Amino acid sequence: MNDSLILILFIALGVIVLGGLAFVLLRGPRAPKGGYPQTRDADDVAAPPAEAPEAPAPSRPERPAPVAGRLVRLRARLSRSNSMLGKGLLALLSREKIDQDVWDEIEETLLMADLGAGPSQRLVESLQTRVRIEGTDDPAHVKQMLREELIRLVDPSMDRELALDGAGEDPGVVLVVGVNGVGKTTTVGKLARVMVAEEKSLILGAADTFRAAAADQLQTWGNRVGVRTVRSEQEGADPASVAYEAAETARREGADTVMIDTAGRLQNKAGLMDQLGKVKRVTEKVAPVTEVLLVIDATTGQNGMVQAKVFAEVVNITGIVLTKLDGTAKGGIVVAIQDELGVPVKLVGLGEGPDDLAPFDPEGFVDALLD
Ligand SMILES: Nc1nc2c(ncn2[C@@H]2O[C@H](COP(=O)(O)OP(=O)(O)OP(=O)(O)O)[C@@H](O)[C@H]2O)c(=O)[nH]1
Repeated sequence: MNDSLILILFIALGVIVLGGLAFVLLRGPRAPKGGYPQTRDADDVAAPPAEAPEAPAPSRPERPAPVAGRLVRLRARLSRSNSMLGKGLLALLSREKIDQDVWDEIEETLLMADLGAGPSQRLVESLQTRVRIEGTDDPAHVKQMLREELIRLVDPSMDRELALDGAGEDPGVVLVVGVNGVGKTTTVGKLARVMVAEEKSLILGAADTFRAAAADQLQTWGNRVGVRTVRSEQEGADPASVAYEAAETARREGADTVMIDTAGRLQNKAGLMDQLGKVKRVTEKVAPVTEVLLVIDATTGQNGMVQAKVFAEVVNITGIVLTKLDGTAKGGIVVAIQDELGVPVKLVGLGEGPDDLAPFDPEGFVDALLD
């Protein structure tokens, strides 16, 4: 090959290399595959990907409604079903002349609202005394007197704080008891939401092992707010061992509270005594029980009272949850139960919605009755 041919080949090669280089430099930077169409600065607004991936939406825990002011929010339900009590009493007390017949009618109205014989009589006596001493027929004043006496009867001095926390390393242990159908599992679910709203960590224990569906129901409540349920896959498993396992899990994981849903389907008192006693004893091997909540259906009236007394003989009840108060005109049951058991109503159920559970507040309750 002669020298001029080699020179031409070198020049051609140089032109190709320089041309390629010029092309790359003039074209500008290329977006990475699958990335943004242009180059991006740190403060650029993120552009959506060209094609949204078809992944299922992540199941995020729900955010329960805040607890503060719940009774106020749910008050309309209470007044709707109980307004006749307040209105009836006010009408009677506003009569021109309040004689013995009127007082008898007042007592009857209170009995009809399930206030109980003792409390009804006490209320009538204190009102009689005040009407005599203050000698007033001004409706606003009469309403004020009735409000004060009802609040006194509901007893604002009772401690209604839920004992949800344990001491030191121990989780708080809450046992929820009551006959089936009163709203126990629903209450555990709603209360779990209250605790989640208050940023507490908790574990649920499905110690109602008679029905697999009961554990499923509890687990569904828990899943909705990201709370774990300890359960047995075996129907009829020992409730005490599930309760133990739940308490142990709560302790191991450093949870604030373990809440145990128990079975209420018991034929006789001896069986109930054995089972609840065992659940409590076995759970206490892990940590002391801090709260025993008895759930009562407000629509069952005297029947609910009988059940309450049986449970109170078996376990040391520390608080009452009165459910379905939205569906009864017998709100007076709050007073009767507290009077009979000497245990405060701590929570009230006012509907089937997940956040329709409110801390019981005597003044708010009485105001709803008198609305
Ligand atoms: N209106 C109303 N319904 C309620 C309330 N609380 C619970 N319920 C309903 O009562 C029914 C029974 O509730 P559950 O929680 O299954 O009762 P349970 O005591 O656990 O019954 P078992 O699981 O059979 O032992 C359900 O339909 C609830 O939605 C309430 O405060 N108001």
